[in-house]
Amino acid sequence: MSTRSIPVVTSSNGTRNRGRKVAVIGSGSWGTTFAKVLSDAGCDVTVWARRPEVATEIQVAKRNSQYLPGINLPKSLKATDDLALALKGAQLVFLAVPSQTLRQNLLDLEPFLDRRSVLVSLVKGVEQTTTMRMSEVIIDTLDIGPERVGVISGPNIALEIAKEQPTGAVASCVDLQVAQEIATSCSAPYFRTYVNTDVVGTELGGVLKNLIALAIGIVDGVGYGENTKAAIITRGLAEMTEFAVASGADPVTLSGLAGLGDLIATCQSPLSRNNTAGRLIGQGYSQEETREQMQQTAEGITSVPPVLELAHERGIVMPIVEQVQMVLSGTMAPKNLGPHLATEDDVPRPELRLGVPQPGRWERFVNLMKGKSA
Ligand SMILES: NC(=O)C1=CN([C@@H]2O[C@H](COP(=O)(O)OP(=O)(O)OC[C@H]3O[C@@H](n4cnc5c(N)ncnc54)[C@H](O)[C@@H]3O)[C@@H](O)[C@H]2O)C=CC1
Ligand SMILES: O=C(CO)COP(=O)(O)O
Repeated sequence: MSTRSIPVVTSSNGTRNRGRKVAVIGSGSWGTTFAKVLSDAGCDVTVWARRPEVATEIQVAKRNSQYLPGINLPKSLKATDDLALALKGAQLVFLAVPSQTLRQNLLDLEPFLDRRSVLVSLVKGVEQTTTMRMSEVIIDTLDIGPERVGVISGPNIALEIAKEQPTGAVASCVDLQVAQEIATSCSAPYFRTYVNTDVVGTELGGVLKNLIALAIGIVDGVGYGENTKAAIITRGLAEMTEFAVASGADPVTLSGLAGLGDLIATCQSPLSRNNTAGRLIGQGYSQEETREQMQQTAEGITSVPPVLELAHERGIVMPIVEQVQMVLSGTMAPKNLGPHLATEDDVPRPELRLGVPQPGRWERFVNLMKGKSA
């Protein structure tokens, strides 16, 4: 028998984070889970819940039975429905609300914010009315510099993390030192956080993988198998990368945890809400029926139109996302979604042409789609 002992995973952050006051705004599945991660990393955490009964359940029973059934939350975790109380002394403020309400939530919390605090988006969506990413919404609403705004993203299915399954994530800020502070605050024994300064790429990875996960759900609902899904994931990553690079991202970020990593997790997991929403639509449920069944945030559905708007502006063709949009709007039958429609060329084209300008491609794609309507 081996005499080598199994290494015990420890974290020095428990001491490094001692006395670090942080707030989490939003107490759905991700806000509550992330509050647990921060607590387990040694921070002094208060989570803000919109509904008083949720705040009371977390504060008193150390449970959030609606979003994390069966999960015991740390004894030290505090919760309140009072924004002023949640934000008092908070050096880091983590935002975990739906993308379409973030702007109003920021306006509500602004009067209570310490002017030196850093705001960190955990949100994976785009504002529909402005096409802004969440870090842009924060800067725009609070009129603060980008060095006070961070993003955390990666393959982070909430329930798995709440069960303390080993997980990796990326903390991003234009200021590397701030990114490191953010990463330290949430590095728990089961949660490893890397850093980068590519906010655009980190943020867009989380937004765009939701759209590809919708496509995966749709073809899964139709009954297609692994070949179709693998083609969509692979071509989806190419679409994500092309869009992100045209938006100013580093392509390397898209092959990391915030890109490929999150794409794999979201496309594979039955726990993913985007994947689940797609599956219901693929099975023939309407968007309305899908929303009723879900009861949770599936950001991809609201991100499709603004992402396509930006893609058109930037001259990027995203055939899979276009097909998702057509299925959602009822102009394409779910069974027609697939990689066979993701090329519009008469002559077969090379598989990978990242960064090579492709004049006329958008027009060819539109013409192709006109002939393929449901
Ligand atoms: N659940 C997950 O595994 C992960 C989610 N995210 C992202 O986190 C964000 C939040 O999602 P979840 O917590 O999963 O959603 P959720 O559906 O579990 O919870 C949403 C929360 O927002 C609250 N809410 C609804 N309207 C509101 C408003 N007007 N003002 C303030 N709060 C409001 C709800 O009461 C609920 O507490 C999304 O952008 C999602 O993409 C990111 C990583 C993982
Ligand atoms: O972002 C997530 C995992 O990283 C959660 O995905 P869903 O929002 O599809 O559940």
